[in-house]
Amino acid sequence: MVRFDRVSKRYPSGNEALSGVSFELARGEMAFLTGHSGAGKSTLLKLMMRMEVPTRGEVIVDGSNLSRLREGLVPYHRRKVGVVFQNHQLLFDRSVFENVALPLLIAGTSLKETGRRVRAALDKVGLLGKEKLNPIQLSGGEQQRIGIARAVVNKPALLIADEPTGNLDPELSAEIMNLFSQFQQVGVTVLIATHDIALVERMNKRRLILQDGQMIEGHQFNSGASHV
Ligand SMILES: Nc1ncnc2c1ncn2[C@@H]1O[C@H](COP(=O)(O)OP(=O)(O)OP(=O)(O)O)[C@@H](O)[C@H]1O
Repeated sequence: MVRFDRVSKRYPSGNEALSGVSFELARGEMAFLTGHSGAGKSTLLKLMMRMEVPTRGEVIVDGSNLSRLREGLVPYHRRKVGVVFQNHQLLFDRSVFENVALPLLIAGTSLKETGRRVRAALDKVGLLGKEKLNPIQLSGGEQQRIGIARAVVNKPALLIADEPTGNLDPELSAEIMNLFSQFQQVGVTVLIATHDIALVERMNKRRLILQDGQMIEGHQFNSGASHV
């Protein structure tokens, strides 16, 4: 589903955020991406969304080589990728329903289909019945669930998350990670960048580790916890 082949990313400022990164994620696989602050995690996710392009190497997502993707096809690519952020980027002057419906509105989905899909997405994250509320009336954990519902409302083949539990307590964090596992169980490929090593260890999933822009792939620490 995802293949990075010797990918390097140097920002115009001269920062080499990623150097020669290669890995593959199979369809329906779930993995965690860890590494110290500045190791390149967000950059790697941005390359998958085609928000950045590699300086060298190839990023292939669902059969498309993203470096060669024509600009006009970028929106179609983005629809295949659901994205969840730490600060969930919700619109607080809109209802829960409107927040989740946003990607469908942009895609021009009919009103009837939008209603059906939004309710299905809210049901999956356990928020059915709260669609008329404003996100501000919900807890931090519930707000993150709205962000997840919005990310999956398009039924993306790939779900990526950047620090999705950053502001949550351990119990809520575990619930959110279990929610991601449920999407994996129905065939979605999931990649989650996180600093929460304790949680990653409990989840027993594949782990990709970045260190100074280079990837150490595997489940175990390479040389102790100081790198992560
Ligand atoms: N738009 C940008 N322009 C220039 N340099 C950038 C840009 N984005 C990231 N960088 C640099 O690239 C390196 C990797 O950053 P990145 O945000 O990918 O790391 P990260 O592992 O996600 O860090 P964190 O855990 O703190 O979010 C850092 O040195 C950062 O300063």
